[in-house]
Amino acid sequence: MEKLQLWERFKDRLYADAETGLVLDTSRMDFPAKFSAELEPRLQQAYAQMAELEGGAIANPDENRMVGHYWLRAPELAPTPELSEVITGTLTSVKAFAHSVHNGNIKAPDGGRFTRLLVVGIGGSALGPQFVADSLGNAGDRMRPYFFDNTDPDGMDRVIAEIGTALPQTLVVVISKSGGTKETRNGMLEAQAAFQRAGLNFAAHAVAVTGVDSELDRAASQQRWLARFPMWDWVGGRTSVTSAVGLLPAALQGIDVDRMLEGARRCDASTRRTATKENPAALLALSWFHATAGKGAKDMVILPYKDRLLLFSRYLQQLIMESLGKEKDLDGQVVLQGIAVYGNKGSTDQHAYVQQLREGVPNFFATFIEVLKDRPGTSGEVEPGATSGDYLSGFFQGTRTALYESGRESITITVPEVTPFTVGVLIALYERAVGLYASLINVNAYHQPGVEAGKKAAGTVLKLQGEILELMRSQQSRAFTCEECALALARPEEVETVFLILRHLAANPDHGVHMVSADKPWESRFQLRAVAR
Ligand SMILES: O=P(O)(O)OC[C@H]1O[C@H](O)[C@H](O)[C@@H](O)[C@@H]1O
Repeated sequence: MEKLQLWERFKDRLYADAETGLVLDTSRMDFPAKFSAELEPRLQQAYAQMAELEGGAIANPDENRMVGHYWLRAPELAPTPELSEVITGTLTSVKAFAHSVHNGNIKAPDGGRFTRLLVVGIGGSALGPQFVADSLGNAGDRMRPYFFDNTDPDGMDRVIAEIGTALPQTLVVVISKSGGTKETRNGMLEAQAAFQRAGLNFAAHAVAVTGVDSELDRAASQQRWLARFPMWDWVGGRTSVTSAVGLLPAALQGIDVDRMLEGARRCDASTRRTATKENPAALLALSWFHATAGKGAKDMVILPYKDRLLLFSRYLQQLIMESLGKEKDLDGQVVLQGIAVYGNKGSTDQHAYVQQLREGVPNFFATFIEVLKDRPGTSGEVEPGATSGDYLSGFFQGTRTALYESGRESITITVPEVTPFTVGVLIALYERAVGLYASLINVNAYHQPGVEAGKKAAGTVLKLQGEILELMRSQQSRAFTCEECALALARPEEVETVFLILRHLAANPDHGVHMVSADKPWESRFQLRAVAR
């Protein structure tokens, strides 16, 4: 398409909203007018389903749950007064708690102020808080945030070492909606052990965000943690960033959570519109449907030209892939749906994988995120007439054009700057786009049945490990190959798992398993020795 024709299309399609500051350009998506018209009845149906969801319908049928993340920033829309109250009450207590921590009414047991924040969580209980912390954090924040978002011992050691001598001033926020996620449980126990080693009383540093009466909730209550904040079954983990899950860490860090909620609330209002051209989330869903043929045929590459938005693609990976990546649709048909999401940031990625995007396999569409404001205040010139920020903008425009010239489509989202308000807008925009798109492809966006399989399999591995260790303890003098071990356990078919377990056990001093290597790794012998702890 000629440049001036593209300009006409740009003007014709541009979505610009003064209230949210959001601008959405779909001119580099080559769908014909006919495509939008064809999809319109399905979009109207999606709006109707969304209205039902917001009205409190059981929009997550197989878990028999309501889906209420939109109420978190508009409590008056919750279907019952009790729910409205619980939302406002929790927000008030989150802010009051953060305020008391900041002004020293809630202090560290040594009498000092809490200046560090260690968040323990995973998935939806980490990605949102991490994105918010990184996008809005600054050197002068009230508290400096750290994260345990895995069960990797070395990863946790590194964080504890970074906190270093500030551990006595560290507040630990353990977040788990279910309260039973093993990685988070382990992170909590590792944090507890680190506090104990430092002679500190963990409970006096610990706060929980979790479902009422969950395993975590009970532990926190029995051990008299500093505070507990609720999570509800009608908020999904990946849409929980505007609940206490995201708000508590953000408020503690000193981020203006009211503005974040306000951004989300305003964006929600704009994405409730049933005139598709005026609904930015619908325009995104429509673009995704076009780009991926409604079947995930292409990947979504997220390219924010702003360091602060680096973690947005990771956050969106869960939001989009866990919501849309489904084997079956709502009618039980096998559909193998989803859209793969990846990305990092521009212009950095131009020096990495953009080569392939420009010339290689055309299996993606890009989403550029442009931030108009470069930095607070003015910039020096890096050459006559140009600043670093001018370059960033030039690189964004250059890549957008270069991709389009080689037949690669893109969407561009523009926000004026990265603030709590615009972060709220972006979060709400994608939450709604995912919901609408899920309606278009007829999948339940609010469950994640596939995740359980990996968790169950991990449980089986840990159980088998217990059996192996027990066997080795009962035959201390014997050195086993993995095949002998599997046979002795009467589990010959599990030999590969036995091998992988033994190899891991022998690489670590914890269980006293020693390995005598053979040429072929699977012929190595394993034996128990006394553990020196
Ligand atoms: O918040 P939690 O209950 O600990 O759950 C953390 C994560 O666990 C699971 O793997 C789910 O698939 C995610 O959606 C969830 O965010």
